[in-house]
Amino acid sequence: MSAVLELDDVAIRFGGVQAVGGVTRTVDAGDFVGLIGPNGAGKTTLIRIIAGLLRPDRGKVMLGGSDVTGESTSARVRAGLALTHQIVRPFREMTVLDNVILAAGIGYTSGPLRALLHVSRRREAERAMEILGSVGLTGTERRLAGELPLGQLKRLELARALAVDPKIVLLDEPLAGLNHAEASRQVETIMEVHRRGITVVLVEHNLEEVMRVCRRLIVLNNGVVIGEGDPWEVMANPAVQEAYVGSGMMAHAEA
Ligand SMILES: Nc1ncnc2c1ncn2[C@@H]1O[C@H](COP(=O)(O)OP(=O)(O)OP(=O)(O)O)[C@@H](O)[C@H]1O
Repeated sequence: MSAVLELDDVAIRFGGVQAVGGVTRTVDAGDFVGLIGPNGAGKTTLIRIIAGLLRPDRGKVMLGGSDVTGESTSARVRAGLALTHQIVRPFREMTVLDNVILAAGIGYTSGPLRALLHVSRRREAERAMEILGSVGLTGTERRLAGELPLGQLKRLELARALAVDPKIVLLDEPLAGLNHAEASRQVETIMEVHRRGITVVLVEHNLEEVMRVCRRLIVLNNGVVIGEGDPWEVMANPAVQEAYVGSGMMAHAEA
């Protein structure tokens, strides 16, 4: 197995808070990893460091074997990384189709305008339609993104992530705000993304779905890894249970 993502002693502090306190982990090609932990554990901070939206105080981030620690977010996207939310938040005043075309262009250049000019409209439109079909959004192409209900908007975020043809996608709470049926549907779409050979790192509080789909869990608490491995074994780990109980989130963990 080749490593898609490697973290070597990654740490960052905000004032008195050690948000991430020295994380060393590898994610292999084809993996489906759940990055979990109670509120404030450091999950989003770590994801933002991986994406280049935050610079760590120390440590190294490697993508596909290359050190990208000093690289911009767009350089990391070109190196095969996609992130829902921070990078691919849909433009609400643009059509669904243009949102995906624009995201594809960002895979080539950093600026949105240059991205739109860069793409060959017809070829990219065809590809965008195919991606929209793969996330169950066929028929919505001409609608404004801002008109979509949340469940579809979240699938559009996923489509935009796929448009950069990533090797690895970081999904930061893709199920937040969705009802049970919408969450199941979104999970099916994420599983389809994984079946296409894309490595998935999922940050999610919905532990029922996390346990159902992830092959491996990494549990953070207070910025450090306190458990890792098979989801059921990890959740049976007393240190993990203690972290969730201490945070008042055991109801989630038992779901
Ligand atoms: N920009 C910031 N400035 C100061 N403190 C921050 C900042 N971002 C995060 N923190 C702190 O760092 C710690 C980790 O936060 P982070 O958002 O990464 O946790 P999380 O695991 O994603 O939590 P949640 O599940 O609630 O989203 C928290 O104590 C948080 O208050």
